[in-house]
Amino acid sequence: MSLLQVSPLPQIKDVVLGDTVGQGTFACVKNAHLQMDPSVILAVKFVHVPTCKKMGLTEKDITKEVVLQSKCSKHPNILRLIDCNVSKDYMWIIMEMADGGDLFDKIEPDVGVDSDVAQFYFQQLVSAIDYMHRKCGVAHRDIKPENVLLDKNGNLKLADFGLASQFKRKDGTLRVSMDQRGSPPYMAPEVLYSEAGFYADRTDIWSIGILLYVLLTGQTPWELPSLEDEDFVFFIQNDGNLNWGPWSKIEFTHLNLLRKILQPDPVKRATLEALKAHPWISRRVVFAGDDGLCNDPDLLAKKLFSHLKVSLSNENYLKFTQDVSSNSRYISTQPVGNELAELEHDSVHSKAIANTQRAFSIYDSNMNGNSDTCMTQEAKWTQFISNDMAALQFHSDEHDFTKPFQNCLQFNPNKLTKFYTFQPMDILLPILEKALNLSRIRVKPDLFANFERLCESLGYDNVFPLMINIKTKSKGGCQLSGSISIIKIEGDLKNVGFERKTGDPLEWRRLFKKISTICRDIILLPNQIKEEPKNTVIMH
Ligand SMILES: Nc1ncnc2c1ncn2[C@@H]1O[C@H](COP(=O)(O)OP(=O)(O)OP(=O)(O)O)[C@@H](O)[C@H]1O
Repeated sequence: MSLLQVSPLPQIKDVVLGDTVGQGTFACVKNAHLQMDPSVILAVKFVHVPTCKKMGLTEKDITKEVVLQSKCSKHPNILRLIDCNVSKDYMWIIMEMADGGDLFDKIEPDVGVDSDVAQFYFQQLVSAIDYMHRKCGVAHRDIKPENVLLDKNGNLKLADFGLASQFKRKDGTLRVSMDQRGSPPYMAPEVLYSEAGFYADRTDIWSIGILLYVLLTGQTPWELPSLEDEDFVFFIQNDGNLNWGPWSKIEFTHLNLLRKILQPDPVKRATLEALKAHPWISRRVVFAGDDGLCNDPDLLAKKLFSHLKVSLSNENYLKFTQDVSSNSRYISTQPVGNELAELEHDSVHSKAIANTQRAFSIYDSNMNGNSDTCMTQEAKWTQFISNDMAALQFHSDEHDFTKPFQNCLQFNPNKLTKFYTFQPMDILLPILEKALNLSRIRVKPDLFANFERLCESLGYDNVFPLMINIKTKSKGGCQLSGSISIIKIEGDLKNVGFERKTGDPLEWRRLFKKISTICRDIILLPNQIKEEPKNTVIMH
């Protein structure tokens, strides 16, 4: 159930709430503006206190997040907290708005990001951690792509201090930590093994090393730094000298740096001082100014988005659609229990999803304005979506994408895991159902018959937005959950968006890419992407 359905949100004096921009386990986040000055855009996080308590958190735990984050708020790469209070069942936190959305949404699985982009974000991360550790004595303890947001110029904003701790006392002495907290792939080995305790600042350094690996390769090196994890054991046995799999794709300089950071012994691990002196960290990237912030957002956006690709090629289509039982190599997700995903109309929940999945306001585009009146409806829609990176990421053959972007791409908070279609529901739903089944997500059959039943009770015009909540398990056995929403934009134009709730965001994007490839015949592609002839038949 959505938090918005649990209890109504409190009013905040002088603040006007807008759309929901994100949802987590404990909180929902809305954009907002000041009543007196609508140009001041903010984000408000509503933490649902009873849910936190049910998960074993005390009120002190909940307020600690706010205290520690506001302590670190003066650094430009740390998400700034402005105000907070408790009202009814919620603690609300007013923060700066991260207009550039989530970093995880922009990392291509199994590929990673452009090397300049990785360098830029790693430099900003080192700068943020250095400030937190040295000036504030705070360790974040949950550094991972899900906790990194971007501003409107693409600068990194470290967020979610829910697991942070004060590792340095006022007198400068260090506290020894004993508790196992963090996200398994990003956890330092001493968090799991040290009986005498560990220093939390050193564990942050390990985590930024894992994040760097994810930026460079598009995957985590292991599920857990444990002696039961084969990938981690190989790494240890070879003293970090690996040249196969994703490791073989990493350049020598980066590998060298990673080996210094991913030292299982925290005493031997690179310190922040050593990292700051490393040439890869001290040398400015082409789109960064002397202050380390982005001074050319267009170039950063181009470089970042150039790695995001969803190939709808015949090869991929065949790979994903052939008999799954005889081809386990391509199965990345597994069913969970006996639950069946179902098509639903849930206005509260789906309104929240709809807003984060929206491409851009239809009125922002030239769809209704200066476009040629002789254009067909389809041509107008194609033009409408050709400014949206979510639509530009699709290509039908490997060479299409080498063309530079003709459009000026901008950072915005909208998710990239979505596609557009203008196919009617009797074509869209059966293909989606087939794609879900091929991804081993059990669906209550049949989606179109369910849609017709919903239409009977609500009427066609009121039935949207629709959503399908899904739960699955990744290859490594980790839970992955989220929803697919179908939003009507105008006429037959619809947005099919994939919103992750829990689990690895890279795995979520893999699932999105697979489902999109299977649905390729119904995806509306922007103008500049030429389609190769398809040899598949739309199923009814
Ligand atoms: N300041 C902000 N500006 C824009 N979007 C934000 C902001 N803060 C959070 N979000 C969005 O809201 C989502 C949920 O926020 P957050 O991760 O803080 O919630 P949570 O309940 O603490 O999450 P978790 O499930 O990781 O504990 C984020 O992934 C992000 O997309």
